Amino acid sequence: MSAVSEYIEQHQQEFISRLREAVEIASVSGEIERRPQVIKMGHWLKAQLEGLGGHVRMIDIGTQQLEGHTVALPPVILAQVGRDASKKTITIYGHYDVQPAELSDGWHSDPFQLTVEGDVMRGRGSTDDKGPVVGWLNTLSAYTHTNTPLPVNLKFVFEGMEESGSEGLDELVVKESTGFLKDTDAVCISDNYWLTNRKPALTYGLRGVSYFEICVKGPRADLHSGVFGGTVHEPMTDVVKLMSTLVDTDGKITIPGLNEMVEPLSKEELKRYEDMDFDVKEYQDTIADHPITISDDKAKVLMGRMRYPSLSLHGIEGAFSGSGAKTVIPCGVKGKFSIRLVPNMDVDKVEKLVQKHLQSEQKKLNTRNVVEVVQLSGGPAWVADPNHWNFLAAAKAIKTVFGVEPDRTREGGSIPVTLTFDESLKVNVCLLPMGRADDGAHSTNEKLNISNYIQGSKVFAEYLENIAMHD
Ligand SMILES: C[C@H](N)C(=O)N[C@@H](Cc1c[nH]cn1)C(=O)O
Ligand SMILES: [Zn+2]
Ligand SMILES: [Zn+2]
Repeated sequence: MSAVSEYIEQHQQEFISRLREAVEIASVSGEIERRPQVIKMGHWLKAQLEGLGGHVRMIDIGTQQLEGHTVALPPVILAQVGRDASKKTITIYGHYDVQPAELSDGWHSDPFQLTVEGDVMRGRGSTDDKGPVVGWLNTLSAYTHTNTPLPVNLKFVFEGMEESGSEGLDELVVKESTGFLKDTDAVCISDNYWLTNRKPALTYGLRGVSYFEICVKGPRADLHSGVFGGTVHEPMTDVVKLMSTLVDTDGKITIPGLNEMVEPLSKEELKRYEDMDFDVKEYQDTIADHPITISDDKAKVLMGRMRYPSLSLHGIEGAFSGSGAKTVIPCGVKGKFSIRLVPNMDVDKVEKLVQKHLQSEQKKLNTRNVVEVVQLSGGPAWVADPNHWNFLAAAKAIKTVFGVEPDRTREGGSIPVTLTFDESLKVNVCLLPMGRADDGAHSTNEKLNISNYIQGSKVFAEYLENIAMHD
């Protein structure tokens, strides 16, 4: 074992403490009241990187409108370690913001206090994406403390808005493609998950995502349903009707024109899914106590996640959702849904089709409420070459640390900036996931296995060594 890997192995407790500190900062980018925590998290990362010899800049990327207020966007952290012209330069991307989490959502303990039980660390952001981001810090600290020269120059781009549409980041990456990021030879992103709990993965595709709100405005204030029910058009009824026209219970998107945009499936591609090491029952067991997959066919499940679009209904802002039996007519509601996009699905064309469909459905309602459909964010899908040296270096690293060949996967989730790195830097981007299939990113009781965290930090080091060996 290399000195770096040995150091990582021996400093597990210190690395767990580092992740604990990160999880304690409730950096939820989507909640206005927690924006100071996101900024605090940016400062924490800056201090960590500086402590490990990084040259760090915090880039102010302006403001955004959130809940009717103008709020500062969290800074993007640009950091550099090593400037040796004879070495390759690898840019690492990660995000330091997290999804919302409340104890009342069903967490077994405070989501912002890391708990450790056996091999499992639980806490918001443990796998998405604080674990991998802190993993890079661990790797860096192993090089520093063992006085091992870094085999490559490293550049870090850490953002605080990924869970909220990566606002402001694309512009910065495009601008810095001729500046800070100019000499990047390849990009590595650790922000997704293995396909199973058994085997590491390397990921060469992501779905894009367009996020929409259907805003329905009715009376000035909430009304008593006994006094006003039957006399007014109700915003909740309108929004529920409209949302029900978007997707069938078998997952089929019912917006005309959307499915026609998807690339046809070839026999060769179908065979790739049929041949993948994946078990539907095992997949099912990681997420539910009863069968809930739309199909029991392995290839169909895999394609549903990796190569077809999907439409999910997320929630209704302004609706009554507490316990008890409040008899209210909510005065204004916002129905939220998103569409995961696949190659060939143009974001603007998708938006036009969504608007057209919902306008035609709204007419059928005959409502006198004010209905507006807003696209909050949109980013297209991405697919890379999995045979590039960047992927080969990562595959070899996984083989060294785990002793197995990784699965080659396409991810159902989205990391909007990936395509921007790809197109503006014109280099290969490799997704090197740290966490397992059952980590529960975005869900309650999100976790990361200590073994994944520690082995993952070793994989990062081996990956850098392999990159340096490639000519
Ligand atoms: C895969 C990545 N870790 C992730 O969770 N990405 C988010 C990105 C997002 C959220 N809103 C809009 N984009 C995701 O796929 O939901
Ligand atoms: Zn993420
Ligand atoms: Zn996420």
